Amino acid sequence: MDASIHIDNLSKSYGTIQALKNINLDIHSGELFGLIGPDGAGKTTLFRLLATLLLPSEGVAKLCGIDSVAEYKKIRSFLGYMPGKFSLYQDLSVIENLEFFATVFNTRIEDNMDMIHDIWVQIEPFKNRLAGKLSGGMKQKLALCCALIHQPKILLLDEPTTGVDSVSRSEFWQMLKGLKKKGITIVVATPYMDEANLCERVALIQDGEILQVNSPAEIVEQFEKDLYSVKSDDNYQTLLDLREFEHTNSVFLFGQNLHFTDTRKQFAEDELKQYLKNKGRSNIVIEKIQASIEDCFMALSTKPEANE
Ligand SMILES: Nc1ncnc2c1ncn2[C@@H]1O[C@H](COP(=O)(O)OP(=O)(O)OP(=O)(O)O)[C@@H](O)[C@H]1O
Repeated sequence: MDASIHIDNLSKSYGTIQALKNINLDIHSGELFGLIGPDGAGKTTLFRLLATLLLPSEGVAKLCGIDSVAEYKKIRSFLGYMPGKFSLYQDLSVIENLEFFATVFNTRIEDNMDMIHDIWVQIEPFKNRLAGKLSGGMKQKLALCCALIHQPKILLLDEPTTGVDSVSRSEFWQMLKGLKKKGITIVVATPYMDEANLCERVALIQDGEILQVNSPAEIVEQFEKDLYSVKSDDNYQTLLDLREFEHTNSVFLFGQNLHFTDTRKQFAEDELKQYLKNKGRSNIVIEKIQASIEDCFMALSTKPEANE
């Protein structure tokens, strides 16, 4: 079964705002694929184009080899789409929501129980509760069941873990791994860079452009510089100091640390320590660290050519 997505030079503008710029992307059949980027990057726009809810300004998208514009009705029959904003009827119960979505797709819950069973057993105890009264994690599970009730070949999940606690987030990713085993192509849009590691391949997207497509491991391997974590008594002041340091290639605040790269191949830790001491910093700790997806994203998004 071909459940691939092929995107060729796809662009979308809203008036003067170009939300997507010449996107080229191939997502393989059965892949668990991540679309990773910050708010406003264009993730929702891309999903809405793939879900046949928007028309492209230019370019072509094919799902299972079928054109998203010319044959949009066919696509709707085999596509599952879970929008970012809560898509359920708050004043219907859990079971009524599921029945509603089954009816829309001209099917019955009992005919599709094999597809949703593992998720359904977790929300069944609450089946008579109004959807609006569910916790965030439960709403998300119900929304996933509703998106799956017609046995889609391709599933698009727009920020499914935004605003959900960390236990529910990790349960959700476990559920996606289970669905992948059923052969569904799953595309997850997320602003959480750490979730990239849970995908087989990811596209990093910013300002409507794809910066890179690869496996998370290969993206990290391609990080070109030696990366250092820098800490001191005052991290914010250290950030300002490092911005002035003549050999700084990049410096970003990452949680409690700063991530720093030097323009030179030969990094001189003592020289940097002395520079920061001279600036009045104390308790300076400098350590070489492995780059994360977020470091790669920052490096790619601040490359001069990425900003043109
Ligand atoms: N209907 C619209 N009219 C005008 N501009 C829009 C519209 N929808 C989105 N945009 C703009 O298009 C760009 C991409 O937005 P989009 O919602 O696709 O990004 P996103 O990555 O999903 O981010 P978010 O999580 O914030 O929705 C943004 O600049 C946004 O302001």
